[in-house]
Amino acid sequence: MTQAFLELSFITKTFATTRGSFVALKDVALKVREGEFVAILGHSGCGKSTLLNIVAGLSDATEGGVILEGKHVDEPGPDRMMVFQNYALLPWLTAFENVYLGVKATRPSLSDTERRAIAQQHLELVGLAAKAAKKPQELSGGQKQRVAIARALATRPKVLLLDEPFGALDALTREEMQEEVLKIWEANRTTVLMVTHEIDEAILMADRIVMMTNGPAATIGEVFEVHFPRPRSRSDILEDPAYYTLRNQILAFLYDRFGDPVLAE
Ligand SMILES: Nc1ncnc2c1ncn2[C@@H]1O[C@H](COP(=O)(O)OP(=O)(O)OP(=O)(O)O)[C@@H](O)[C@H]1O
Repeated sequence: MTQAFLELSFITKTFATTRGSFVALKDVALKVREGEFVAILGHSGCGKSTLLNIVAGLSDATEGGVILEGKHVDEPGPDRMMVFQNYALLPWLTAFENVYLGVKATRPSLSDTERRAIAQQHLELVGLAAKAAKKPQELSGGQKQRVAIARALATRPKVLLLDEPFGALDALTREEMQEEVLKIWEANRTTVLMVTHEIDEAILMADRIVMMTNGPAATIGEVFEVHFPRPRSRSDILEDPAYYTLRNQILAFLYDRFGDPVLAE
Protein backbone atom coordinates (compact mmCIF):
# COMPACT_ATOMS: atom_id res chain seq x y z
CA MET A 1 0.00 0.00 0.00
CA THR A 2 1.44 3.40 -0.89
CA GLN A 3 -0.43 6.20 0.84
CA ALA A 4 -3.14 4.85 3.12
CA PHE A 5 -6.55 6.51 3.29
CA LEU A 6 -6.34 6.38 7.08
CA GLU A 7 -3.11 5.70 8.91
CA LEU A 8 -2.59 5.08 12.60
CA SER A 9 1.03 6.04 12.78
CA PHE A 10 2.88 4.46 15.72
CA ILE A 11 0.40 5.63 18.33
CA THR A 12 1.57 5.53 21.93
CA LYS A 13 -0.70 6.68 24.74
CA THR A 14 0.50 7.27 28.28
CA PHE A 15 -1.91 8.27 31.05
CA ALA A 16 -0.73 10.14 34.14
CA THR A 17 -2.13 8.36 37.18
CA THR A 18 -1.71 8.80 40.92
CA ARG A 19 0.69 5.84 40.83
CA GLY A 20 2.82 7.25 38.04
CA SER A 21 2.46 7.05 34.30
CA PHE A 22 0.58 4.18 32.67
CA VAL A 23 1.39 3.22 29.10
CA ALA A 24 -1.94 2.06 27.67
CA LEU A 25 -0.93 1.80 23.99
CA LYS A 26 2.50 1.36 22.48
CA ASP A 27 3.38 1.89 18.80
CA VAL A 28 0.02 0.98 17.32
CA ALA A 29 0.49 1.11 13.54
CA LEU A 30 -2.16 0.37 10.93
CA LYS A 31 -2.99 1.44 7.39
CA VAL A 32 -6.63 1.36 6.35
CA ARG A 33 -7.89 1.45 2.75
CA GLU A 34 -10.74 3.73 1.69
CA GLY A 35 -14.01 1.85 2.07
CA GLU A 36 -12.49 -0.84 4.24
CA PHE A 37 -14.30 -2.27 7.28
CA VAL A 38 -11.81 -2.96 10.05
CA ALA A 39 -12.75 -4.59 13.36
CA ILE A 40 -10.56 -4.13 16.44
CA LEU A 41 -10.79 -7.06 18.82
CA GLY A 42 -9.09 -7.67 22.14
CA HIS A 43 -9.62 -8.39 25.80
CA SER A 44 -11.37 -5.92 28.06
CA GLY A 45 -9.09 -3.06 29.10
CA CYS A 46 -6.50 -3.54 26.35
CA GLY A 47 -7.03 -0.03 24.98
CA LYS A 48 -9.53 -0.36 22.14
CA SER A 49 -11.66 2.62 23.20
CA THR A 50 -8.56 4.67 23.93
CA LEU A 51 -7.40 4.01 20.37
CA LEU A 52 -10.78 4.90 18.84
CA ASN A 53 -10.92 8.11 20.92
CA ILE A 54 -7.54 9.11 19.53
CA VAL A 55 -8.73 8.48 15.95
CA ALA A 56 -11.86 10.56 16.73
CA GLY A 57 -9.65 13.38 18.05
CA LEU A 58 -11.29 13.16 21.49
CA SER A 59 -7.97 12.26 23.09
CA ASP A 60 -4.38 13.07 22.10
CA ALA A 61 -1.75 10.48 21.29
CA THR A 62 1.33 10.87 23.48
CA GLU A 63 3.49 9.88 20.52
CA GLY A 64 2.59 9.21 16.90
CA GLY A 65 -0.77 10.18 15.48
CA VAL A 66 -3.55 9.79 12.97
CA ILE A 67 -3.24 10.66 9.28
CA LEU A 68 -6.38 10.94 7.17
CA GLU A 69 -5.90 11.42 3.42
CA GLY A 70 -2.34 12.57 4.02
CA LYS A 71 -3.17 15.11 6.76
CA HIS A 72 -2.57 14.81 10.49
CA VAL A 73 -5.82 14.98 12.44
CA ASP A 74 -5.70 15.57 16.18
CA GLU A 75 -9.02 17.24 16.89
CA PRO A 76 -12.59 16.08 16.44
CA GLY A 77 -14.03 16.82 13.00
CA PRO A 78 -17.03 15.93 10.84
CA ASP A 79 -14.77 13.68 8.74
CA ARG A 80 -14.70 11.17 11.65
CA MET A 81 -17.97 10.37 13.38
CA MET A 82 -18.25 8.12 16.40
CA VAL A 83 -21.16 5.91 17.46
CA PHE A 84 -21.01 4.91 21.14
CA GLN A 85 -22.43 1.87 22.89
CA ASN A 86 -24.76 4.06 24.99
CA TYR A 87 -26.12 5.98 21.95
CA ALA A 88 -25.26 9.48 23.30
CA LEU A 89 -28.50 11.02 21.99
CA LEU A 90 -29.77 14.31 23.34
CA PRO A 91 -32.77 13.28 25.46
CA TRP A 92 -34.75 16.49 25.04
CA LEU A 93 -34.74 16.25 21.24
CA THR A 94 -36.79 13.94 19.01
CA ALA A 95 -35.19 11.27 16.83
CA PHE A 96 -35.49 13.61 13.84
CA GLU A 97 -34.02 16.57 15.74
CA ASN A 98 -31.06 14.49 16.94
CA VAL A 99 -30.18 13.60 13.36
CA TYR A 100 -30.98 17.08 12.05
CA LEU A 101 -28.74 18.72 14.64
CA GLY A 102 -25.78 16.65 13.44
CA VAL A 103 -26.45 17.69 9.84
CA LYS A 104 -26.88 21.33 10.82
CA ALA A 105 -23.59 21.37 12.74
CA THR A 106 -21.52 19.71 10.03
CA ARG A 107 -23.05 20.91 6.75
CA PRO A 108 -23.51 24.67 7.11
CA SER A 109 -23.44 25.31 3.37
CA LEU A 110 -26.76 23.51 2.80
CA SER A 111 -30.14 25.19 3.04
CA ASP A 112 -32.38 24.25 5.91
CA THR A 113 -34.74 22.42 3.53
CA GLU A 114 -31.83 20.32 2.27
CA ARG A 115 -30.64 19.56 5.81
CA ARG A 116 -34.11 18.47 6.84
CA ALA A 117 -34.38 16.24 3.78
CA ILE A 118 -31.04 14.60 4.62
CA ALA A 119 -32.07 13.99 8.23
CA GLN A 120 -35.33 12.44 7.03
CA GLN A 121 -33.57 10.26 4.41
CA HIS A 122 -31.18 8.89 7.03
CA LEU A 123 -33.98 8.08 9.45
CA GLU A 124 -35.61 6.20 6.55
CA LEU A 125 -32.32 4.43 5.82
CA VAL A 126 -32.31 2.93 9.31
CA GLY A 127 -36.03 2.13 9.15
CA LEU A 128 -37.14 4.74 11.67
CA ALA A 129 -39.14 7.26 9.64
CA ALA A 130 -42.27 6.36 11.62
CA LYS A 131 -40.53 7.21 14.91
CA ALA A 132 -39.17 10.59 13.81
CA ALA A 133 -41.19 12.52 16.42
CA LYS A 134 -40.33 10.26 19.35
CA LYS A 135 -37.90 11.25 22.09
CA PRO A 136 -35.07 8.82 22.98
CA GLN A 137 -36.83 7.61 26.15
CA GLU A 138 -39.77 6.49 24.00
CA LEU A 139 -37.50 4.33 21.81
CA SER A 140 -36.06 0.84 22.39
CA GLY A 141 -32.31 0.31 22.67
CA GLY A 142 -32.12 -0.88 19.06
CA GLN A 143 -34.13 2.11 17.86
CA LYS A 144 -31.91 4.53 19.79
CA GLN A 145 -28.84 2.97 18.23
CA ARG A 146 -30.46 3.31 14.80
CA VAL A 147 -30.91 7.04 15.45
CA ALA A 148 -27.26 7.32 16.55
CA ILE A 149 -26.14 5.54 13.37
CA ALA A 150 -28.41 7.72 11.21
CA ARG A 151 -26.98 10.82 12.90
CA ALA A 152 -23.40 9.70 12.25
CA LEU A 153 -24.03 8.72 8.62
CA ALA A 154 -26.05 11.87 7.82
CA THR A 155 -22.93 13.98 8.29
CA ARG A 156 -21.24 11.94 5.52
CA PRO A 157 -18.09 11.16 7.51
CA LYS A 158 -15.00 9.85 5.76
CA VAL A 159 -14.51 7.45 8.63
CA LEU A 160 -17.20 5.94 10.82
CA LEU A 161 -15.97 4.94 14.28
CA LEU A 162 -18.10 2.36 16.04
CA ASP A 163 -17.27 1.71 19.71
CA GLU A 164 -19.05 -1.52 20.59
CA PRO A 165 -22.16 -0.16 18.89
CA PHE A 166 -24.32 -3.18 19.64
CA GLY A 167 -22.93 -3.88 23.12
CA ALA A 168 -26.01 -2.67 24.99
CA LEU A 169 -28.50 -4.61 22.87
CA ASP A 170 -30.07 -8.00 23.48
CA ALA A 171 -28.80 -10.88 21.34
CA LEU A 172 -31.61 -10.84 18.75
CA THR A 173 -31.63 -7.09 18.28
CA ARG A 174 -27.85 -7.19 18.07
CA GLU A 175 -27.97 -9.67 15.18
CA GLU A 176 -30.61 -7.60 13.38
CA MET A 177 -28.56 -4.45 13.81
CA GLN A 178 -25.37 -6.11 12.58
CA GLU A 179 -27.18 -7.12 9.41
CA GLU A 180 -28.72 -3.68 8.93
CA VAL A 181 -25.45 -1.85 9.43
CA LEU A 182 -23.79 -4.28 7.05
CA LYS A 183 -26.42 -3.57 4.38
CA ILE A 184 -25.99 0.18 4.80
CA TRP A 185 -22.21 -0.21 4.67
CA GLU A 186 -22.41 -2.38 1.57
CA ALA A 187 -24.45 0.37 -0.14
CA ASN A 188 -22.20 3.27 0.99
CA ARG A 189 -18.77 1.77 1.65
CA THR A 190 -17.85 4.31 4.28
CA THR A 191 -14.50 3.44 5.86
CA VAL A 192 -15.27 1.86 9.25
CA LEU A 193 -13.22 1.17 12.37
CA MET A 194 -15.30 -0.89 14.80
CA VAL A 195 -14.30 -1.92 18.31
CA THR A 196 -15.95 -5.13 19.43
CA HIS A 197 -15.69 -7.95 21.96
CA GLU A 198 -17.56 -10.38 19.74
CA ILE A 199 -15.62 -12.69 17.47
CA ASP A 200 -18.62 -13.58 15.30
CA GLU A 201 -19.56 -9.92 14.89
CA ALA A 202 -16.06 -9.16 13.64
CA ILE A 203 -16.08 -12.14 11.24
CA LEU A 204 -19.52 -11.27 9.84
CA MET A 205 -18.79 -7.61 9.28
CA ALA A 206 -15.11 -6.91 8.77
CA ASP A 207 -12.62 -7.10 5.89
CA ARG A 208 -9.82 -7.33 8.44
CA ILE A 209 -9.74 -8.11 12.13
CA VAL A 210 -7.04 -6.33 14.09
CA MET A 211 -6.08 -8.25 17.23
CA MET A 212 -4.86 -6.19 20.18
CA THR A 213 -2.47 -7.64 22.71
CA ASN A 214 -3.23 -7.17 26.41
CA GLY A 215 -2.06 -3.99 28.11
CA PRO A 216 -0.14 -2.34 29.53
CA ALA A 217 1.60 -1.18 26.37
CA ALA A 218 -1.01 -2.92 24.20
CA THR A 219 -0.32 -3.06 20.50
CA ILE A 220 -1.47 -4.89 17.38
CA GLY A 221 -0.50 -8.53 17.79
CA GLU A 222 -1.90 -9.91 14.56
CA VAL A 223 -4.21 -8.94 11.69
CA PHE A 224 -6.57 -11.51 10.16
CA GLU A 225 -8.01 -11.03 6.66
CA VAL A 226 -11.66 -12.03 6.34
CA HIS A 227 -12.22 -13.34 2.83
CA PHE A 228 -15.91 -14.28 2.79
CA PRO A 229 -17.66 -12.85 -0.28
CA ARG A 230 -20.05 -9.92 0.07
CA PRO A 231 -22.88 -9.38 0.52
CA ARG A 232 -22.48 -11.69 3.49
CA SER A 233 -25.04 -13.72 5.31
CA ARG A 234 -24.60 -15.31 8.69
CA SER A 235 -25.85 -18.68 7.43
CA ASP A 236 -23.45 -18.76 4.44
CA ILE A 237 -20.52 -18.00 6.72
CA LEU A 238 -21.51 -20.71 9.20
CA GLU A 239 -21.56 -23.25 6.37
CA ASP A 240 -18.07 -22.35 5.24
CA PRO A 241 -15.25 -24.42 6.79
CA ALA A 242 -13.00 -21.33 6.56
CA TYR A 243 -15.17 -19.76 9.28
CA TYR A 244 -14.13 -22.40 11.80
CA THR A 245 -10.46 -22.08 10.87
CA LEU A 246 -10.56 -18.31 11.31
CA ARG A 247 -12.54 -18.51 14.55
CA ASN A 248 -10.04 -20.99 15.97
CA GLN A 249 -7.13 -18.75 14.99
CA ILE A 250 -8.77 -15.82 16.78
CA LEU A 251 -9.55 -17.92 19.85
CA ALA A 252 -5.98 -19.20 19.92
CA PHE A 253 -4.72 -15.62 19.85
CA LEU A 254 -7.04 -14.52 22.65
CA TYR A 255 -6.74 -17.49 24.97
CA ASP A 256 -3.51 -19.31 24.24
CA ARG A 257 -1.32 -16.33 23.52
CA PHE A 258 -3.10 -13.58 25.41
CA GLY A 259 -5.42 -15.44 27.77
CA ASP A 260 -6.42 -13.91 31.05
CA PRO A 261 -9.19 -11.32 31.24
CA VAL A 262 -12.73 -12.52 30.66
CA LEU A 263 -13.88 -12.10 27.08
CA ALA A 264 -17.55 -11.15 26.94
CA GLU A 265 -18.60 -13.61 24.25
N1 LIG B 1 -8.10 8.52 31.66
C1 LIG B 1 -7.42 7.43 32.01
N2 LIG B 1 -6.49 7.47 32.98
C2 LIG B 1 -5.78 6.39 33.32
N3 LIG B 1 -5.92 5.18 32.75
C3 LIG B 1 -6.83 5.07 31.76
C4 LIG B 1 -7.63 6.17 31.34
N4 LIG B 1 -8.45 5.76 30.35
C5 LIG B 1 -8.18 4.45 30.15
N5 LIG B 1 -7.20 4.04 31.01
C6 LIG B 1 -6.63 2.70 31.08
O1 LIG B 1 -6.16 2.36 29.79
C7 LIG B 1 -6.43 0.98 29.51
C8 LIG B 1 -7.27 0.86 28.25
O2 LIG B 1 -8.61 1.31 28.49
P1 LIG B 1 -9.74 1.23 27.35
O3 LIG B 1 -11.01 1.75 27.94
O4 LIG B 1 -9.23 1.88 26.13
O5 LIG B 1 -9.82 -0.34 27.12
P2 LIG B 1 -10.85 -1.18 26.22
O6 LIG B 1 -10.05 -2.19 25.50
O7 LIG B 1 -11.69 -0.25 25.41
O8 LIG B 1 -11.73 -1.85 27.35
P3 LIG B 1 -13.22 -2.45 27.26
O9 LIG B 1 -13.18 -3.48 26.20
O10 LIG B 1 -13.43 -3.02 28.63
O11 LIG B 1 -14.13 -1.29 26.95
C9 LIG B 1 -7.11 0.41 30.76
O12 LIG B 1 -6.13 -0.21 31.56
C10 LIG B 1 -7.66 1.65 31.45
O13 LIG B 1 -7.72 1.45 32.85
